[in-house]
Amino acid sequence: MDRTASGEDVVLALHTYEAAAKERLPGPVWDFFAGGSGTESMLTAGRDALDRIRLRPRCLVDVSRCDPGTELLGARLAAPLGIAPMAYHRLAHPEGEVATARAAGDAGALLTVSMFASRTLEDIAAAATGPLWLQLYWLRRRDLMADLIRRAEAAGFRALVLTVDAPRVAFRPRDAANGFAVPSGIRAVNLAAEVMAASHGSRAGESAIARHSAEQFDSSVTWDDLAWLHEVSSLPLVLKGVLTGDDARLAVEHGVSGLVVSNHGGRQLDFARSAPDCLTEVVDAVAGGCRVVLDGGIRYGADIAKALCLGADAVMIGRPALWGLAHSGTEGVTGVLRLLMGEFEEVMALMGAPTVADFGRSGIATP
Ligand SMILES: Cc1cc2nc3c(=O)[nH]c(=O)nc-3n(C[C@H](O)[C@H](O)[C@H](O)COP(=O)(O)O)c2cc1C
Ligand SMILES: CC(C)CC(=O)C(=O)O
Repeated sequence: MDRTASGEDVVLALHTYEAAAKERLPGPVWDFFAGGSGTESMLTAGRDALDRIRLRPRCLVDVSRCDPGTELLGARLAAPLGIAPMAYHRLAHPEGEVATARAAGDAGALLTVSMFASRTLEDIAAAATGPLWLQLYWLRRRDLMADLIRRAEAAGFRALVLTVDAPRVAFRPRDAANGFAVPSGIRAVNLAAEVMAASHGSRAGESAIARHSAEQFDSSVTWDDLAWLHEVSSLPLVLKGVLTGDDARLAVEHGVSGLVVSNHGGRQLDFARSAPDCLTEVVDAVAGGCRVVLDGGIRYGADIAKALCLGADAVMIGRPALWGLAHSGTEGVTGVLRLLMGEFEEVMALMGAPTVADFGRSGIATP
């Protein structure tokens, strides 16, 4: 939090965190965070879809007390807000995911930890006071996935999030142009070094991230393989990156507890339908059979309200958490989360919706 000359706190707008992160981070790291796949058409698609949605407030409702609190897969949250899985938080701040976990706990938000976290699951869990989920890519080395899942269970993680929109990492022009590789001092410490080796070592014109995924991700997995995950762990399973009603129905049939409707922050399929545009179809298809979360372009408290009106149970932010981290570690991430929660609480009052259950389809208009 910045302070004025008189010592008062100044609430920083999200773009202030973004500008500070851009200034502080090395160019190729900024590009890795900010960039998208292909033509980068999906970087703005989700944001544009959210901007098109307009709110329809009700009036003369008692909003003297608004409660943004909610429950998600057994966890109490201060608001329907979480942090999406993102690899290598130490690229943004030396404390990495430990700083993020502290902030999520302080703010009462969910944190989804990437399989490629740069701090150990145990250190992250020790710093966390709120719920943690573990994100997985499906590796060829299933033994390593099983080992990671066992460690997550022992550390108290509450759900597994399998990312299903990335059988391989898509072509990302900025990373290719920069020959982006993860710097050798920053590692996906929860996985064996030999399995992560391809992520390091820059080569002109090639992204090491893409090279690594082509080498290590198992792109042959299908719905039938989810049985293996259910065998290995009894934690609730969430699929991240589902964009159609057909896949949403299949997910429920396969015992999935939650879905993240997501375009992977514009980093995977170019020219896809935007996640907010897919939300209603997915919510209708699951018909209450599992929980639904939206991510991609969430930048204002009003976006949380719009997602709830479309039927989501919660939203997750990606890049804004990294901006907060780059700005000032734990304090910055807490600032980002509290900014969004404060805006959301105000939207609740102005919408005449004092609880999260008061948001429904009649609360929005889409052209
Ligand atoms: C730098 C970066 C790293 C990411 N790493 C992962 C990851 O490891 N696993 C994953 O499922 N998604 C990953 N994502 C995608 C996010 O989970 C999320 O879907 C996206 O960032 C949300 O959009 P937003 O950044 O516009 O809020 C990453 C995104 C960024 C920007
Ligand atoms: C290490 C990468 C696979 C993470 C990432 O950049 C992403 O998922 O977008």
